[in-house]
Amino acid sequence: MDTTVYRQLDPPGSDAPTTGRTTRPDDRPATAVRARGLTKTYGTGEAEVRALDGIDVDFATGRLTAIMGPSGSGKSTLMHLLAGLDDATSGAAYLGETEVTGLGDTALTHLRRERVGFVFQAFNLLPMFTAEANITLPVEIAGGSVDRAWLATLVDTLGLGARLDHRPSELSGGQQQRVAIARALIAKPDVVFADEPTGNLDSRAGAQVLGFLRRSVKELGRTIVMVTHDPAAASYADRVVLLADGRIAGEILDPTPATVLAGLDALRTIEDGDSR
Ligand SMILES: Nc1ncnc2c1ncn2[C@@H]1O[C@H](COP(=O)(O)OP(=O)(O)OP(=O)(O)O)[C@@H](O)[C@H]1O
Repeated sequence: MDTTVYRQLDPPGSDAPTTGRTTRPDDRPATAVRARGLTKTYGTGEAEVRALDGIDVDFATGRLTAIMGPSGSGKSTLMHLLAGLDDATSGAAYLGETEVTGLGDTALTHLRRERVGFVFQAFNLLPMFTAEANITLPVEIAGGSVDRAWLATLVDTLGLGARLDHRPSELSGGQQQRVAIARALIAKPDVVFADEPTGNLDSRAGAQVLGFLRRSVKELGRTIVMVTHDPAAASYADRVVLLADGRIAGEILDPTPATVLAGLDALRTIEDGDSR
């Protein structure tokens, strides 16, 4: 049974497919990340909380996808399970063809280091290092060599050129978050998970950061999955996945702030109906 409560599909004339581009300039799989029957419960018996309840979802390569839903709907839990930061109770999460939920600790550490990038609400930069060192350090710690041409592309795309020698305390919040995005992208991970990336920024700096995230996808072909509460932020995405009560409740393609608000309103109506 299709339990989707809200679906706003392609506007007329849109060529946006739900999964991946029809032609990609490389051999990456069309679906970067997927979940099948992904379930997470906390506690047992009376105290059991079903944070995720049989999630089936695909995230396309080369796309910016936003995950939205009411507080407690399972957004962070979903992201943590997809990134291998937490164990599933049942079901599976895949990064490309790798089943993340089937990996041991060592393999998970490698996967997170080599194939996944993270951007958090708090920028998590190292205060004693310059912006450039913050970007390149993860590659150097992992024993790799920095691709200088890719670094230059990222610095250019993220508008960081004049700031590379500055320490985090000498950068604005928006600039710090752009450094954090460059750090997340430097190893060309299969996917970047961004958890409320504009949560600590004012609306102008937030809009800039979202614009750069979008450019990273459109111009550099990267894949980003972003959790956000903000309909304006979600409207930068190619697609919004709606969660409610640990389930996929719908999706919005080519979202605008208005269509995102309408989708969230539809979820609220369903929730109000449930609690009556
Ligand atoms: N460690 C935990 N122990 C017990 N319950 C938890 C734990 N982590 C999350 N939960 C519960 O799981 C459900 C989903 O939580 P989650 O943090 O994924 O929601 P969310 O949509 O990200 O919420 P928010 O928007 O408020 O950050 C909630 O009911 C939450 O209380």
